[in-house]
Amino acid sequence: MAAAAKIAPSMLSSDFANLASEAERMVRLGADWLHMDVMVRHFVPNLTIGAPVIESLRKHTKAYLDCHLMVTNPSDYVEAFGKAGASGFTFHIEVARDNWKELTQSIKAKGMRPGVSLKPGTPVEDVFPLVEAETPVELVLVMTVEPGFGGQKFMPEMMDKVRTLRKKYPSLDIEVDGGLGPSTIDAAASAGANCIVAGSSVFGAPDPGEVISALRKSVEASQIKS
Ligand SMILES: O=C(CO)[C@@H](O)[C@H](O)COP(=O)(O)O
Repeated sequence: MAAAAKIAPSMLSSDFANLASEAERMVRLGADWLHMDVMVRHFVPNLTIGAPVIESLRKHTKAYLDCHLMVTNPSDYVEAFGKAGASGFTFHIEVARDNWKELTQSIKAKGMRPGVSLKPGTPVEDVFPLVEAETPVELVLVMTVEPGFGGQKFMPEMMDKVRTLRKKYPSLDIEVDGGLGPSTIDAAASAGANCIVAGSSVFGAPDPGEVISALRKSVEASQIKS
C-alpha cells in the first residue's frame, strides 16, 4: 500500500511570535504534520528553535511535530526532544556515520519516530543500511536545497534519489524539503515523495489552505497513476 500523503508546512516560515496560533491555523487548513527546523549555528549557519520551543508548542497542539535536527551532535538532543513532546526526530547521516544504530534506537526508546536526512551532495546509497537495520529509520528526508534557510530554489536533480528510494522501499515515508510548492510538487510527487515540507509557498500564499490542498492532490494523483 502506498505511504499516505503528509503535508507538513515548515514553521520556519511562520510568525514565530505567534507560533501556537500559526500551528493551529495550519492544522485547520489541512496540514497533517508541522515541520520544525532545528538549527543551532553548527552544521548550518542559522539559529532557530530548540526543545524549549517544542515543549511550549506541545501545550497548544496535538499535531505531529516533525522535527528536523540540523545539528552536528543529534544524540545530545534526543532526551530533551523526547521529553518536550517531539513526534518525529530526523537527524543527518553526514554527522551520524559512526553512531546511527544507537541513535535510532535511542530515538525510538524515547517514543519518537526516527528519520534520517541527506544533504544534496550525499549519495542516496548512504541511507540504505539505516532503512534496512533491525531498528530502522521510518522516514528518509531528501533535502532539495542546501539546508539552512527557507525560500531557496528546488533542486530537481534530487528526484533521482527519491525515485531510487521509492523503487526499493514501496511503503517508506519519503520526505522532500526545500523549494516545494505548486510549481515543483508534480516533480516530487511523480518521483514518489509522499511527505511534503513547504514553507514559503504555504505561508506566503494568499490562501495557504489552497496550496496545502494542491500539494496533497498532486501526491495522491501520482500514487493512483503508479
Ligand atoms: O529545512 C529547511 C531549510 O533548511 C526547510 O524546511 C525550509 O524551511 C523550507 O522552506 P521553503 O524552501 O519551503 O521556503
